[in-house]
Order: sequence, then C-alpha cells, then structure tokens
Amino acid sequence: MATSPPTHAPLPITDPANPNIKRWDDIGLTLIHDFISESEEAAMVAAFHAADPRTGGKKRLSQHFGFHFDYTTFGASDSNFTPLPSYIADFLTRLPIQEGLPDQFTVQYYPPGSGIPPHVDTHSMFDEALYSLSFGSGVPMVFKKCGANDARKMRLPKRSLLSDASTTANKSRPTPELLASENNTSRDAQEEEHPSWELMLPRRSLLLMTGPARYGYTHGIKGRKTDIVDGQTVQREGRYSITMRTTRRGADVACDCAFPGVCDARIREEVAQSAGNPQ
Ligand SMILES: O=C(O)CCC(=O)C(=O)O
Ligand SMILES: [Fe+2]
Repeated sequence: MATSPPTHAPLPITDPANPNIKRWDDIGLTLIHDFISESEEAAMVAAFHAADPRTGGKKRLSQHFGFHFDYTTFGASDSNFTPLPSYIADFLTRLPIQEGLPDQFTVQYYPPGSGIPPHVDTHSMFDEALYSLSFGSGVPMVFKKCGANDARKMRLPKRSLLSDASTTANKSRPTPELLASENNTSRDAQEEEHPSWELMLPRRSLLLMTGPARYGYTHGIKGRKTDIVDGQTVQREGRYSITMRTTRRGADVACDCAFPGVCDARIREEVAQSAGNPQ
C-alpha cells in the first residue's frame, strides 16, 4: 500500500473572495497565483536577458533596481539607485500591501540546478513585508522555523555583521547566501530542531512573507536538478525571481520582533552590551 511521505507543511486557506490567493495565516505567508500574466512574464525574461545575455552558467545572476541591495550591510544602499523598469513599475499597484511600497528590488536568474541557501532576510533594515515574484519557471521554497542552531550561526564571529558595516569581516563575506552556506551545522542537526517543508512557488506567482515567516523562519531553495511536484519528478528549468523589500532608514532601522534569537537588531544590542561589560 502506498503511503504518503510525512509532511510538516502547514495547510493554507483559500481566500473566499479570490481562489488565486492561498494564505497560511498562522505563519504569515500568502501566495498569489497568476499575479502576472504570461505576456508580462515573457517581457520580464526578455528584459533580464537584454541586460545580461548569459544563460548557460551555473551561478545565480542578479540585477538591482531601486536602492541596490548592499551585500556588506545586508541592507540597501543610500545612494546607489537605479530607476525601476516598466516591467516592475507596472505591477506595483497590484501588490497586496499598498502602504510603504518596496523600494529595493533584486531580480535573479537561477540556472537549472542552482538555489539559495537557507537564510533569514535582515530584520532591521527592511520593513516587515517581503515579496518574491517567481517567473520563467516554478520552484519549491524550503521553510524551516529557526531554532538554536540558527541563532548560534548568526552569532558566529564571521557573522558579526550589522554592528559595523565597515568591518573587514563584513567585506570579506559578501553575501548572506555565502554566509549561510558556510555554516558548520550539519543538515541533520538542523533538521532535528524543526522540520523543514517545501512550498511550491509556481511561475507567475507572488509570495508575501510577513510575521513568523518573515522573522522567525529561514527560507531557501535547494540546489538540485529535479524536484518532486505533486508526486512527480520534474526537471528544474531556469527560474527568475524578483525579491522586493522596503528599506528602513535612520531611527527606523530597528526591530522588535518575537524572534530575538535570529534578529540582527537584538544581536547588535547583545554585542554592544557585552562590549560595555567585558567578562
Ligand atoms: O528567489 C527567491 O524567490 C528568494 C530570494 C531570496 O530569498 C533573497 O533574495 O533573499
Ligand atoms: Fe531571502
């Protein structure tokens, strides 16, 4: 007798007013199917490759719009700003949260087989709402509730970022992805704490992360050539995404989330306190 694989995935509800919208209210996830049309998708792929014709490599490619993502602070640049192309500007009015629209956009191309290691996007530097728009192809995103291992990793000396963006430690470790992939924790040890689960992000869908999903879960994409979708093995194809965030500036760079273990603002406070009270 066939048995279903164990699943830890929470169950969504479908928005009664719109069957395209699935919500996991307990953890703050919303997935909107068919957020963009096929013609918008085709225009996005064409625009990406008009700016960067590479498709054959193995590495993720990124393009930045609005305030550029800053890989030394994991926040956004104050000054490096690229105006939005129309393929982004055109859908902004359709985003589910209209207050505080995103101003930092990273468009990424994932060649088949590539992924992004599990990570928590910086809490203090961006507002709560975090978006990922998928196009070109779908992919399962892996979510895992953060535990002690994640908190420990964020406190490793090499991850002692954010307290001072100009330290060499930060500069020598340019991407959160790299940091996440460099952790010494075995996958088994991570799985022991909290089970991970996969959420299929179909092409043309928009994912919105808020609350626990934004602050207290890691998200990532496994680097692999095939995925199991609805019980079927499917080949990975090139996938594109647009990550969208709203930058915080000045005194707004702060966080009082319910997940202090993996909160950069709390870690910064801890570091400042221990510097003031050496043991
Ligand atoms: O490609 C995606 O959907 C997510 C990318 C991501 O998590 C990030 O850029 O922080
Ligand atoms: Fe992310």
